[in-house]
Amino acid sequence: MAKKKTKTKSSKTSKFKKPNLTLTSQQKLIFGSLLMIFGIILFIAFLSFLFSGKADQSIVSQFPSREQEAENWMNVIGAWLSELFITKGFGIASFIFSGLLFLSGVYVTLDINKAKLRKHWIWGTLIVIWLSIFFGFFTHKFNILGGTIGFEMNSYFQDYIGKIGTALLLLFGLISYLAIRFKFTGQTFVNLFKRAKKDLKNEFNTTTDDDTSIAVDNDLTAEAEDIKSAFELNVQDTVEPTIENHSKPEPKKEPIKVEVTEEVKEDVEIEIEQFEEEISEADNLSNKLVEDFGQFDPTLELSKFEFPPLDLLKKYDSEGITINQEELEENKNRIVETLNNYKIGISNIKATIGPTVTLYEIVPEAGVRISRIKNLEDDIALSLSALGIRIIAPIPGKGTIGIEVPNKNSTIVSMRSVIASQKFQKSDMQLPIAFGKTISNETMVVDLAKMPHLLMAGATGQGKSVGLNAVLTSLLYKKHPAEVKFVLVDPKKVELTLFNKIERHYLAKLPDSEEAIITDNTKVINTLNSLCIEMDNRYEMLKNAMCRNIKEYNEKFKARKLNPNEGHQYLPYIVLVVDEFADLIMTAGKEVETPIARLAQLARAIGIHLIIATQRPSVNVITGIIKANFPARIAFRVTSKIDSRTILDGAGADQLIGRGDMLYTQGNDIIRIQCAFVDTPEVEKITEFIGAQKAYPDAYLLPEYVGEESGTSIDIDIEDRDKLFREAAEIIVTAQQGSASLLQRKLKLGYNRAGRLIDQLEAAGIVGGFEGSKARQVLVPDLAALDQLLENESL
Ligand SMILES: Nc1ncnc2c1ncn2[C@@H]1O[C@H](COP(=O)(O)OP(=O)(O)OP(=O)(O)O)[C@@H](O)[C@H]1O
Repeated sequence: MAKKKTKTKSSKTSKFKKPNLTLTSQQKLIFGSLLMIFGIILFIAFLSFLFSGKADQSIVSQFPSREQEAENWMNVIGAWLSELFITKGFGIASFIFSGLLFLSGVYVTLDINKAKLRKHWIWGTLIVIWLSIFFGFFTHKFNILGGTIGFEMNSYFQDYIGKIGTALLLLFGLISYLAIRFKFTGQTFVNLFKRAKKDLKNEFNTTTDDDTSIAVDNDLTAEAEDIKSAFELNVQDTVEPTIENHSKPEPKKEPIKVEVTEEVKEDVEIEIEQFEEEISEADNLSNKLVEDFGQFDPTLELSKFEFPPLDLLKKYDSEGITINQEELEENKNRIVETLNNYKIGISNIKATIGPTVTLYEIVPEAGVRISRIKNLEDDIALSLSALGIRIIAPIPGKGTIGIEVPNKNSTIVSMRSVIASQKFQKSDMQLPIAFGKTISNETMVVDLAKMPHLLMAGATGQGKSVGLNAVLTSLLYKKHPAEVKFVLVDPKKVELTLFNKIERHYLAKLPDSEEAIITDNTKVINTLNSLCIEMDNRYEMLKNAMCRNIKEYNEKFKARKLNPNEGHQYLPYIVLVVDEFADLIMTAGKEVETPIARLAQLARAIGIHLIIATQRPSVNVITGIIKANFPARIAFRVTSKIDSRTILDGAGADQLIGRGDMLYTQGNDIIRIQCAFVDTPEVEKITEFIGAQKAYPDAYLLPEYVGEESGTSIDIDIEDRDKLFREAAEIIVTAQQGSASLLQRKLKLGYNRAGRLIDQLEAAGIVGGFEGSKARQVLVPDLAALDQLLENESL
């Protein structure tokens, strides 16, 4: 299998790489220590400003220069900064800023939760403002206390609400701060008061001796009563069982206890501790790798790759739909007339003009049977004297009957217009394909990955090759060479040759083949089987990575959670395009059908998608097994209703007008689309543009496949046999099942070795020839016969 080097080196900035704003650990250390040092500088400068501020007055009035020298410990810059922050700014509260800067440095260096830091800055700034306003009261005496800002704000408040008002406002600010920041409540103040009282009482207790205490108990004077109640309060607070002996009888104590618990309930706030999710060791490692090197970028090797520009595609004059009012009116009248001739009344008619056909939607009068209109298809076509009338009765999802009438002057839907459409440009599909435009002039963009395989059929000259080119062009405009690879099979040898130029960018091939585009039928069989091996390998990789599909797998790989040393690699999508499928089936039959069916059944999850085009959509070409696995189908014009049924399971394709007029279905509705037109010179320009850019050293290499002929033709020497040959032979004979996977399981071998063993067993006449996906026939009935055979061999 082609192994692409997985680079972990820090990336050069590339066109396809998203900007990564997270700092690496080294950058964090540098930036964090810068902040800490700046915080320290500010602190020293501020501190020294308290002593040397006056002496430096002359210096700070202008911007510092080199000749001047200040008394500030941080010299002129220190004096200047202190003047800025303290005198002109917030006064001595500015010290808080130096602390905040230092703290920020610590947070950045140690990579502590940034949300907490943000909180510190918000509260710190509010405290600075509060303090500077507070000190503003005294600024006229010591102007470094509140700074200019503090003084100005203070006097602003005083102008409106006076000194007392300002003081009360500050008090309010303080209370709000305590309430919000430290969750203070009225009850907290009460408790504080009580605690103070308790301390007082404790002091009192320690100073009084035991005798006095008894005296208090026995002789309750008014004063002592007070003290006792205070004592009881103390009991409530602490609920100490030892004191209960001295307190009042039970019934009286009960309500007090209840009060206590309620008080506790109100006062104590529940604090929810949040635990960070535990990170496993593997996650930790991958997070660190991502932190240090960023996510894995599959496009890195061709980081300078440029997508083809839109200008390479041609603009057509006949683009843009022009409504011919006369034609519309004429057609409408004819439809109404024809239906009237058959006594079918119409209550409403509406026209939607598309690029090649116009859809007339009819609402018949109540009581008209739909089948009657459907039966009149030919009559309506005759009266409109037009080819390609299609009647949809009823239009799914609408209560109307549709009659599609071809426009006299059809317009070309250029590839340029569909590629440039927002729908295509903004699509985040895995394999977006812009087919063309629907009848309501909407650009049709579908995801090949969701289809998951596509069957294309149509008579010769109706637009199949153009359709295939449109599919490939769409992918070339949207996917980087690292993300998708094409396997192109072109028995006609002329249709897809243009794509040879992008072999080392986008194509995949067998290791021993020279040309990437496959034109030879025997090579097709090898390639298809090789794709089956690639599929099995990919499933194995997905299984090891515990992923369900290629998308999850690639995301995991990008997040560096999969180790390339364990055989993991970024998996590009593989799109297999087979033109002239009928020709292949005619010459290779089952040998082609079997791997195609296998791929079609299983390959969707691991990113191998098939596009099969055929001229002859007869049932021996599009067999039941193929049809069942190709839910997405495109029909260009075909010659008979039967062909249409074979492709779409319904009529309609025989009514199309050709030149890219097509029907598309993905299982339920059939949509009529005008296929986008992309001419050969346009494809040539695109492939030339891509081909001229830096490429991979080779095409994407598919796994090696040893074909049937090569397997039988090898006359393997007895000496060259695998050490496990006898053991393998016994397993095969005992199980009476000639499969490589059985050997893989039983002998715990890799695929290649098991395959070689099977070849040797075949050469020794123990198993029969290759039979596609079926296990080989075992030619030796039992172990005794095997012994005899091997003995005879060694004679
Ligand atoms: N979408 C389209 N818009 C306009 N014209 C088209 C479109 N598709 C095909 N045509 C016209 O039809 C001609 C034949 O198309 P194309 O070569 O794709 O047919 P084909 O089905 O591949 O035929 P064959 O099976 O013989 O290769 C083109 O040369 C072009 O003039």
